[in-house]
Amino acid sequence: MSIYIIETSNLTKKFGKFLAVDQVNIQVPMGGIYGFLGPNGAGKSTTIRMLLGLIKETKGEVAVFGKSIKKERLDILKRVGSLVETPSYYGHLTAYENLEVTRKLLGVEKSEMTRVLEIVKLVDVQHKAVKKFSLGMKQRLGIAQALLGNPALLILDEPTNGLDPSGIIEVRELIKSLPEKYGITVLISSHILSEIELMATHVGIINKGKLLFQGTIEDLRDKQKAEIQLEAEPMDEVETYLTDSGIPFTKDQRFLYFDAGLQPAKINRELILNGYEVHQLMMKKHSLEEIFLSIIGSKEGMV
Ligand SMILES: Nc1ncnc2c1ncn2[C@@H]1O[C@H](COP(=O)(O)OP(=O)(O)OP(=O)(O)O)[C@@H](O)[C@H]1O
Repeated sequence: MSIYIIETSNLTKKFGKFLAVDQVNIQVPMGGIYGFLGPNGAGKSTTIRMLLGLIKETKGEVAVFGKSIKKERLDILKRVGSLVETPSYYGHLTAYENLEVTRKLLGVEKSEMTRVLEIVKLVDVQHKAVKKFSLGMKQRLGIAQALLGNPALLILDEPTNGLDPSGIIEVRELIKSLPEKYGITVLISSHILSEIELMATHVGIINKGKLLFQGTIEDLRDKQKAEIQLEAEPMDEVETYLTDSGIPFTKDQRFLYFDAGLQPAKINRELILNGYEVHQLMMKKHSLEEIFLSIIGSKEGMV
């Protein structure tokens, strides 16, 4: 059996000729928070819908708890809670009454009501009409609904979308508590890197339907390694010099970048001795934001 709670292989979805999800291999380990990150339109919701068997894949496989979603969907879904769009409530009913509607539909024990209200910290306001709730409280109530029946896996599609900063903190703190306190594995999608960074143990980065990075949050941070940023003239000759000296580099319009471990002082001296003008030589540590943008190959669309 797989060690992953969710594992996809070459998961692909086409809408007509448009490839929305392209051979995605996701691996969500047990007991963590997997942040599924990507800009708008990257393919997150489409992937999540396939994970839940809500839409059919064009190609590939989804296994949840080691079982095929095609063959054992109902068995799987008994152990999965999800929030894939902003939940709609009866505003004039209380939180308790709204939750009770879902509980009855699911055929879950009554004792679940108190349990889930405690987890999402809505016990004190359970008898208040939902129309008086903040968006953050409504979202927590949505998570309470998803937790009915004690699922082992919770799948949340952009649960902090549209929330104000305090709502975001409420929902984030709640999600962070779930694996450790209740043994729940969480997959959460977002287009906000800082959100994911603050709660995820693992990250999958998707853009234009392709999974471009997958690993632990530390793996992602490790990519923040320092580089030397060099500005020297004439740039094309300096490039040739670095190539001839066997020094790997990258470049943008103004700077050349090379690994900080490659004796920058020595390279600086040699450039000067060879008659090049060195205007700048400095250590540059890429921010996680820059790493992320370089992974998705874009400078747009992210906050
Ligand atoms: N039913 C559909 N028919 C046609 N195209 C679709 C359909 N659903 C999604 N798409 C397209 O597939 C691409 C991926 O959409 P998806 O909703 O999965 O992205 P996302 O990463 O969840 O983005 P967002 O954060 O904006 O929801 C988009 O270009 C979208 O327009």
